[in-house]
Amino acid sequence: MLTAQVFVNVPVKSIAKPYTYRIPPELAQVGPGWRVLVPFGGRKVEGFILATQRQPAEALVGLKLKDISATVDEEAWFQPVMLEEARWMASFYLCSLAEAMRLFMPGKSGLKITVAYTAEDAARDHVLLGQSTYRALYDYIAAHGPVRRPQLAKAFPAPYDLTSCLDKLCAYHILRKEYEAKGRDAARYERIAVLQEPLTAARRQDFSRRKAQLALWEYLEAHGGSVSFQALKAAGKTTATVQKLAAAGIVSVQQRRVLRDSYAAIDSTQEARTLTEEQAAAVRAVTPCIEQRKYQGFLLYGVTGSGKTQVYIELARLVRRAGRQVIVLVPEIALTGQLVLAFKAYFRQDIIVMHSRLTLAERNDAVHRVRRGEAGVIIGARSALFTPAEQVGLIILDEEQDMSYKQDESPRYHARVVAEAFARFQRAVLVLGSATPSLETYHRARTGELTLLAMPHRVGAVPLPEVACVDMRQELRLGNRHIISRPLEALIRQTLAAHEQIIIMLNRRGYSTFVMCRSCGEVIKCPDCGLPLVYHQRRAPQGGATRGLLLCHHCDIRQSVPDTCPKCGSRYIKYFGSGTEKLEQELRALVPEARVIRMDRDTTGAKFAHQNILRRFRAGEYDILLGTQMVAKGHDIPGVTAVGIISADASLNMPDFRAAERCFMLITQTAGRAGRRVRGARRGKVLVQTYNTEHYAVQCGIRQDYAGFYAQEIQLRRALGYPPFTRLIKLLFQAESKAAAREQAAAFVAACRQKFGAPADGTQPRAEVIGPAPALVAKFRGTYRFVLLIKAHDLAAVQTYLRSCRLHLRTDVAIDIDPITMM
Ligand SMILES: Nc1ncnc2c1ncn2[C@@H]1O[C@H](COP(=O)(O)OP(=O)(O)OP(=O)(O)O)[C@@H](O)[C@H]1O
Ligand SMILES: [Zn+2]
Repeated sequence: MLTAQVFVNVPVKSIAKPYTYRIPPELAQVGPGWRVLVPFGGRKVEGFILATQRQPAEALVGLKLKDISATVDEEAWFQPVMLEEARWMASFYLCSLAEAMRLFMPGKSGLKITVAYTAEDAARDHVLLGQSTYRALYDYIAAHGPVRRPQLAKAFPAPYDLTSCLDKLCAYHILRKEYEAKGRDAARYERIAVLQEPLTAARRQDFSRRKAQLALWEYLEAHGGSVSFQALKAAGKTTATVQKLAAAGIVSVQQRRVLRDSYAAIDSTQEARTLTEEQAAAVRAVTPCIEQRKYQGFLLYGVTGSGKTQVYIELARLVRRAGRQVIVLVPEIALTGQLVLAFKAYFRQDIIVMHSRLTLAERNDAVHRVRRGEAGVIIGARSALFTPAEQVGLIILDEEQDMSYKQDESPRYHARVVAEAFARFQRAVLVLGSATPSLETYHRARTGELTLLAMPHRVGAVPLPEVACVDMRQELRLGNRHIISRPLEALIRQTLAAHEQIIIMLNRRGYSTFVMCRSCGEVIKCPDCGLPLVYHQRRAPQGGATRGLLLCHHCDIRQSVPDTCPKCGSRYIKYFGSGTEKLEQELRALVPEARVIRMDRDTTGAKFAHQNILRRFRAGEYDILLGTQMVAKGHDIPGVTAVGIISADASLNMPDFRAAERCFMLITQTAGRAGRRVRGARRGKVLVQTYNTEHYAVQCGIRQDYAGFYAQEIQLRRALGYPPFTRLIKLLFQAESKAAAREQAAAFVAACRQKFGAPADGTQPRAEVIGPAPALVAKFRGTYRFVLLIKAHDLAAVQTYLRSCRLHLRTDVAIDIDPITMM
C-alpha cells in the first residue's frame, strides 16, 4: 500500500511535523513535491508531500490512516531542488518546514476551500426529521443540491440556530459536508484553432470552391498552425468558417490557458552599446563560471552611475543563451522601473516581473510562464527568489546593502543569505551589486570569499558630484529656524535658474514627527505599541484647511488630534520635528514658482504611483522631487544636477551598531543621483545638512569615500565583536506580564552563558549574550516584549543549541537570525 508523508499548510508551530496519509489508487501518480488536499482535524487543508513509501498492508493495521483527498496541481509543485532549499530554510532560520514551503507558493496558500452541504437521500425518513426545525433545513438542502453556508445563512436567519442544526444533522449522517477546493488563481482560458492537416496542392484543389475555408487554412499555415479565436476574428475570419474546417477534421478547437503578463505592454528599445572597459572586464571575470556551471560569488562594487545594470544584462544574456534562468532581485520593484525597462529592451517577453501589487492571478500566470519555459528572466523583490525555476544559472542582487532584503516576519530571512545558499544548491553564479556594499559583503570580498569586481568610474568619464556640508548648528546661531538652510536655498534657486532639476531627501514622512504637551512634557503615543505618534496634515480635496491626524508609523493606528493634553488637560500642545509634508509646504512658500512633487509612502498608495511620479519628473514636468529615502534609490535622471540631503544624520542617534553605516550609505546613495550626465568641466552639486559635521560617517559620505569609511568602521566592528566578525541572533520573548517576559528572557540568557560562556581551555567563547532589555516596542497590544542578542562566533553551534532547547517550537519567542534592527 502506498503512503505519503504530508506536511499540512497550517500556521501552527506545534503541528510542525509530517503526517502519514494513504494514497488512494486513483491518485497513484503523486510523489514528493506534490500539493494535495488532506483531511485534517475535521477540515480539509492543503498539504505538501515530502516523501512516499510503499508499505505492506499489515504494517498499517490499526493506524487508521486517512486518504489523501485530491491533488491541487497537475504536476509536482516542488522540484527536488526546491524541497532541498525549503529544508535548508527551515533548518537555518529555525522555522517550520511548512513556513519555508509556503514561501514558494504565490499567495502563500494556493487554495480556497469552501464547504457545501448535501442531503443524504437514504436518511429521508430519519426520526430526527420529525422535528420541524430539522425538516425545514433538510428539505431546503435536498431541493437546492449542494448548498454553501452563506446561502443557508440567508435562508435560515437568526433566531434559527443554523450552526448547531447543521452539526447535529451531520453527526447523524443526515447531511453530508463536502469540501471543495478551488485554485485561487482564477485561470483564464481562450479558444484556439489548431491545424491538424498540412495544406497540400491536392487539398488546395479540393477546397478551390470553398474560398473562405481555404483562406483560413492558408492563414493558419502562415501563422504557425495555432491561432486564437480572438486573433482570427481580428484578421476577418469568422467563427463559422473555423467550425466548418473543424467539422472536416482539418482544425481542432482547443482551450488554452491565457497567461496575463502585466508588463507585456511595456516596451523599450536600446541601441546596441559597447561596454566600457570596466564593464567588459567584469563580464569577462564572471563568464568562465557561467560556462562551467559552478557556484561562485562576486561583488560588483561600482560607484553610482558606473553602469552596473549593463553588466547584469550582459551576464543574463550569457546565462539565457546557455538555456538557464536568471533571477534579478531589486530592493523595491516599484522604485526600479528603469532597471525593468533596461532588461525589457534586451529580453522582451522573456521576462516576468514579480510585483507586490500584482493580483494573485497575475502572479500565478507569471509563475506558469516560467514553468512553461516562456520566460527565463525573473525580476522582483526578495520573494522572487522563491519562484519555481529549476535551472537557475545566475542570481543578481542589485543594491545588496538595502535593508528591504530582510523579511520582518517569520521566517525572518535575508535575501542575500538565501540567494547565496540557493545559488550553491543550483550551481549558479551569485552577483551582489552596490556602490556602497554592506560591511559584511565587502569584508568577504577582501578575504576572498567573494570575488571583487570594481568599477571605480562613472560611464562616459562623468565625474562624481561635488559634495559640501552645511553645519545646522551654525544656521541656528545665525537665526535660521527653517528646514532649508541658506546655502541649500541658494542651490535650489541656482538650479531652477539653469532650468535643471533637484532632488531633496528628508527621511521622515508626515508633517511633525511628534506631538508634546508643553505644560507637562507628555508626548502623545500609540496606545498599541507606545511609539510617538506622527502628525500628518491632510489637505482637504477642495483646498481649505482640515485638521490633520495622528498616525503610528509602526502599526498604522490613526487618531484625531486632541485639543487638550490627554494627561494634564492643558491646551498648550505643540508640534516638533519636521517631515516631508512640512518640507513640501516650506518649499512651496520659499520658491512658489517651482513645480514640486513629493514621493513618500503617503503619495504612492496607488498601483503605479511610484512609476508615474518618476516618469513625470524625468520628463521635466517638475523641477523639484522631494521625498524620503525612496528618492535615493538608483534613479538615473539626466536633468538632475543637484541634490539636497536634509538631516542625513538623524539615524546616527539610533542605538544600533549599523547607525554609522546607514548614515554613510544614505548620503552616498542620495548624492549619487546628481550630475550623472553633466558635460565638460561641470560636476553635480550636493549639499548635506547636518548637526554632526565631524562624524566620520558624514565626512566619508561627503567625500564619497567608501574605502575610508570601511577602514574606520571595520575597526570598530572588530573591537566590539559585531558583524562581519560575528553573526547575530536576536530573540524576542513575549508574555502577558512584564515580569514573566523578563524572567523568561533572563533564564535563557543564563542558560546560554552556561553553555557558551568562557571555555575552560581559555579559548574564545563561541557566543556572547547581551541582554535582556525591553524591546523598542516594549509592549504591543497587551504583551510585554524583551529582547536578547547573541553574538555568535560559531553560528551553527548556536542554531543547534536553540533547536535543542526547542525554542523554535515556542510561540512566545521570535527568532531572528542576522537581524537588521537590534531592539
Ligand atoms: N556601456 C555604456 N555605454 C553608454 N551608456 C551606458 C553604458 N552602460 C551604462 N550606461 C548608462 O549609464 C547610466 C548609469 O548606469 P546605471 O544606472 O546602470 O548605473 P549604476 O551603476 O546602477 O548606478 P547606481 O548605483 O547609481 O544605481 C545609465 O543611464 C546607463 O544607461
Ligand atoms: Zn503603534
